[in-house]
Amino acid sequence: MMIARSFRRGQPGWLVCLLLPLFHFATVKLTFFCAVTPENAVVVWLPNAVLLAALLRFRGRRAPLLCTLTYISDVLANLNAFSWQMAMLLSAVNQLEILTTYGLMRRYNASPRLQRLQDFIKFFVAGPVFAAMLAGLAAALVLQQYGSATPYFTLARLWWFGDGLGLLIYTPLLLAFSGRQHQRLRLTRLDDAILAGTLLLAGAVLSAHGGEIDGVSVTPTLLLPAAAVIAFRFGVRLTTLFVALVSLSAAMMMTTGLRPFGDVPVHLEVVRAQEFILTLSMIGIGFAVLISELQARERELERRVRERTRELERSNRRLTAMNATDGLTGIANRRHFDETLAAEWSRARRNGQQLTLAMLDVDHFKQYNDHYGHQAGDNVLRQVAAELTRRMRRAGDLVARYGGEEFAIIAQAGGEEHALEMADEICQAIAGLKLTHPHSPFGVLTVSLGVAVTTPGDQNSIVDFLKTADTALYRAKQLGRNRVELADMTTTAN
Ligand SMILES: Nc1nc2c(ncn2[C@@H]2O[C@H](COP(=O)(O)OP(=O)(O)OP(=O)(O)O)[C@@H](O)[C@H]2O)c(=O)[nH]1
Repeated sequence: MMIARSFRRGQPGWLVCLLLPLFHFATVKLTFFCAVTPENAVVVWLPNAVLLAALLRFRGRRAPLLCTLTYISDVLANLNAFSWQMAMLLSAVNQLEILTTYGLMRRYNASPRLQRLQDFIKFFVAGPVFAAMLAGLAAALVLQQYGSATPYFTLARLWWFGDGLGLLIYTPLLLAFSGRQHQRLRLTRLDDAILAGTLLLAGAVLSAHGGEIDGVSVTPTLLLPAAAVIAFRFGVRLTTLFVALVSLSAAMMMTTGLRPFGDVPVHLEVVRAQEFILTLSMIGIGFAVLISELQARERELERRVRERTRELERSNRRLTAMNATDGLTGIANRRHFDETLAAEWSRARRNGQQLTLAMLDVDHFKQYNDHYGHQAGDNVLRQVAAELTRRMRRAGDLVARYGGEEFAIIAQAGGEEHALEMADEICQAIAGLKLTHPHSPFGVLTVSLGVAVTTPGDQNSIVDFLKTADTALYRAKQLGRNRVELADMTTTAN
């Protein structure tokens, strides 16, 4: 829990500082146990990756402390193989290698998570290629200084490859397992088959003697295609684990005398093992990183497409709303009214329901405009629209500007009596606004309404419906304005 918390904060807490040298120490022992031949040749040297992964994981925070702790652990762990002085010098060479790798990666802006191919390549060049070679050259000097009889460049190459491969297989593994996993693995039947086949193959390779079973060549090289398939299907985590396990197993086979790379001289066997591990890592990890990068790009692309689609939908909705809205009053426009009336007509016809239509016209509006000006006239139209909207709030009701100073209202079933009542209320409400109109006989601004109620069917049409409501409005005007007239629907039947 505490380790997880300090990992989340990105700062190595005290528990990490305590466990890191212990883990490092254990890795040294593991390496001595399974990756050092009886002739003392190191096939892969894993421990340097522990500090490097910690520096990368915590972005160099508390680096001096982490370096000191692993240095002490390195010296102590090396004591059974070397003298005090040698252990101290060789551990210093290890630190030089790790810090050079870390420094170069920072210098060339390699992301410490190694999730993109270009970061992985930068890491590969900085660590396994350059820093490990530097360490190899320095370590060979120390070893010769203290009496090694092996030629200088043979020592340097062995050290370089051992360290380089250790960094190459173990750093991505530790980083992959200390970070968050992006996607859950869902194993298909094919995946199960691939895993089973790989296990069988690995079992055969591990049990082979001298790279053969009954005269048939079964060398670790057979596992290279498996690494590619695993990288393709299972992602960085599992691939790094696979590569590390296979590498260590191959190294361990050499320490137990199984000679997986054939019956060749020891130094050639180590070289072959190292070349195999190098190829395995580059194919497996390199391929897995490339695929994970491509998948991340695809996810990012899909996210962007989703975002753009949402934006487009939003603008479409806005455009549709703008298309249906009257610019001056903000209520439905004529187009929206026509569409709604057609839809409501069909619905009422299907359901055998009544439909109410009211046409409303502002009285003596020309004189109002002439007296107060066009701007004031616009304001009045807005106020009338707002009052109508406030009153017609039931689902299915629609208030629209029909044109000029004329409005139209569609209301749901309710019968003639109810329609008249509603229209009367509207008429009184507008007069109740008390908008002074010096040229109106009522002294205030008023409206007239023509109301039509019908049950849509074969014998009538929308055009007739509109016409009768309009006729009723005309009659209201004729009869003195500021009033409501009900349409006579019997006149529209033919
Ligand atoms: N301010 C303003 N005036 C408008 C608008 N649309 C139409 N009008 C005016 O509305 C007036 C309509 O005049 P008329 O058709 O003669 O009707 P009226 O004066 O209301 O008389 P009645 O309807 O018979 O009571 C005209 O003066 C138009 O200019 C608008 O969007 N804003």
